[in-house]
Amino acid sequence: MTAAAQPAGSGLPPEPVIANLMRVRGIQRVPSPRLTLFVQRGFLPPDLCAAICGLIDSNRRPSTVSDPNGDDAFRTSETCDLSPDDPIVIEVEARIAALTGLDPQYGEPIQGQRYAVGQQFKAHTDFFDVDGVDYERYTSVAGNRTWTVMIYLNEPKAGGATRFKEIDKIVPPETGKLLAWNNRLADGGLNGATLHAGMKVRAGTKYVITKWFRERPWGW
Ligand SMILES: O=C(O)CCC(=O)C(=O)O
Ligand SMILES: [Fe+2]
Repeated sequence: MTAAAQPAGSGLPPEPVIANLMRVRGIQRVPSPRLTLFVQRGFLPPDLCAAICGLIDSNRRPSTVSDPNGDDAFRTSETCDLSPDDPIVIEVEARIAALTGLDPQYGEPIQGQRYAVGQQFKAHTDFFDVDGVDYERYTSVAGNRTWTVMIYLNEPKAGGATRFKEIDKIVPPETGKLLAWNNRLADGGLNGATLHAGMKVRAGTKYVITKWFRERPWGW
């Protein structure tokens, strides 16, 4: 990384975030006219990743979905609400802010996700569906999601890739690799081409962290 990131607020509009990401050495932008998606390998060092896996192991609950669709197998992983006061979490937050310029005030607290063999998160978007039953409940304070930042903490022995079906892109898990994508269209609308799935883990265990940014400062 070279110069400091310019302030990018909520990530809406996205140009400052994109400019910040583009200046990072080694970052890849997935070529697609439909989706702004960046991949940065080795964003977090393995020791930090391992420490976060330990935190996730020690405090997890079944993952939930908004607008449940009746499919009990839709999201079968476990989630950890990482403590924002943990020094490890503070370190990760600072690194994400330095990379993207996104204002931590607009971010939801970082979550950990853990997938055992057979567990998955079927194709979904990270933004809340304006027609969904949960829309008001999840968006009335902070608005809808803008950017997603996700980091793989390990490599399961088999499976567990993230599939962006609309742009025909499959990203395999790799320790410390970061994904960042814009959930919005150029006019601020919601981008359906962000549809993605955490594919089934076939062997081993998969750990990731997710950080979602909102239109307005975070609050429930
Ligand atoms: O685990 C993955 O590969 C995707 C996770 C995801 O999409 C999410 O937590 O929203
Ligand atoms: Fe997602």
